[in-house]
Amino acid sequence: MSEPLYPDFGILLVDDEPDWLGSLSLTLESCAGITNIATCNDSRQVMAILDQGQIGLVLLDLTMPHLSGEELLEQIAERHPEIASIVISGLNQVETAVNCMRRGAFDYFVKTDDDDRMVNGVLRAVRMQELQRDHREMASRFGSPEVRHPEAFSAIVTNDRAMQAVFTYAEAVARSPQPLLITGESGVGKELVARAVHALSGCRGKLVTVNVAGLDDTVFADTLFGHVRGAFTGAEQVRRGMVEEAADGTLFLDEIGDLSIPSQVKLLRLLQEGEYFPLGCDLPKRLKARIIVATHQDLAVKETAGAFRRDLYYRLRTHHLHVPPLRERRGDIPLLLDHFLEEAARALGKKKPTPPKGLAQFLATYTFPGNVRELKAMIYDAVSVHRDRMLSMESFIKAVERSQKQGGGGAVAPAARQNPFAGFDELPTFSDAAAFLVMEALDRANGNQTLAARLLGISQPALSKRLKMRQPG
Ligand SMILES: Nc1ncnc2c1ncn2[C@@H]1O[C@H](COP(=O)(O)OP(=O)(O)OP(=O)(O)O)[C@@H](O)[C@H]1O
Repeated sequence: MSEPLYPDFGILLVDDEPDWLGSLSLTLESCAGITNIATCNDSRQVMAILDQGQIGLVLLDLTMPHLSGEELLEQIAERHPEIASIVISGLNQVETAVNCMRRGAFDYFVKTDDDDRMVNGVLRAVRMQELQRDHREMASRFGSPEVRHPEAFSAIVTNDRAMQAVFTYAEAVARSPQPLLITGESGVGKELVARAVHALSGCRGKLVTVNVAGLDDTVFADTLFGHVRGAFTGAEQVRRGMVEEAADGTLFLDEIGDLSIPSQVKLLRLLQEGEYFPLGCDLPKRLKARIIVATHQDLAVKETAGAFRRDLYYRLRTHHLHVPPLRERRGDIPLLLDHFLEEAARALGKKKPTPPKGLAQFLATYTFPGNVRELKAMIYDAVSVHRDRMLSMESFIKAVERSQKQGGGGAVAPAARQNPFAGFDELPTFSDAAAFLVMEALDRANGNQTLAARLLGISQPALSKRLKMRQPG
């Protein structure tokens, strides 16, 4: 199978000297991994090539027979404003450079400049073009928020609007070579979203996941970049790094908020320069994987506190997806409950049990600090201990109480703090209001007193006492 071309769009080199075209192609390929190159040594053919629509960036010589670089610049700016142009001239004159920039050139280099400067300029222009393409793709989806490839998200059970917006955004940026940052509390499904983005990316390589939490800088470099034989004592074998494992695919770096500062520098260099050195090797290797990172931490806060590099933070959040916590999409609880009951029963070789009435409602009163992962664990626990056809409520109540005792923030979800009596001219008495409230809670809990007590924020004995007090005789 042939190697995929980089970048996605073509780069056209225009110069009347074929030797220069050849050497520039070689420099771009060897120093920047750029392979999607076309050349043209007749300035009269340039516009016809651009009209074919494959080119995103043009590198133009200034002095050519027939049409000069400056004339072409003007024509390109007028007919193909979406294409970026860089002038590479033999003239080292400020005035000419300023003129070219005025005519819409993205950058200006002199042929005697060192290769690094020119290559970095080309990479900057490539990145800008990629971002503009992403931007156009996202803008084209504003009018139609529906998900075009729902099958890519089939592992993510949800009916929530905020999650649908996550899917639409994920689809829009899935094919971008720029990094993607996924944030959200622990257990919300960030890894599942990363998998969906990989599936939609069209990359034929695999998704390689690395949890970077707790990796010291040397282990981080070794894990990502690998090493050559003899790189350090004990390095008896060559190790392919995860960056190479993920070639033509996706490298998913989880818990990025825990990365040490020296490792952040290494990651930034990888993203900026698109190349890396395996330990003990002097020859750089090219990054050929798309990078997705995830964290449950607030990187903006870490950046302000000096624990996360600002330049890396800005680079990573080029595309940013936030997965909302489960307590902000309680409508998903019944769906997830059904999904995990089925999954757990299958995994444990049991018949799918029937959930007790009011279970979904009970779960909706809980804040789930561990999000979907916590709900899943609760359901698996309950299914593993259950014997009858009907699932018991007990194990769920115990799990919630355990979490509350551990101070896991699992308190009953605060109800919307609206005043239910705001529109009343005449207020009910205390005892009438309390009686109505108890009746309503019992009704919502389908007569389950434990659940009704939770809904009311009182203990079950307190509710039972209240009910007894109201019984006549
Ligand atoms: N919407 C969902 N539908 C089905 N399963 C889900 C959903 N969300 C999460 N899960 C399941 O919950 C568990 C946690 O999900 P995942 O590992 O993707 O979360 P995460 O946000 O990456 O967590 P962490 O921050 O701890 O790495 C997994 O078993 C996953 O399959």
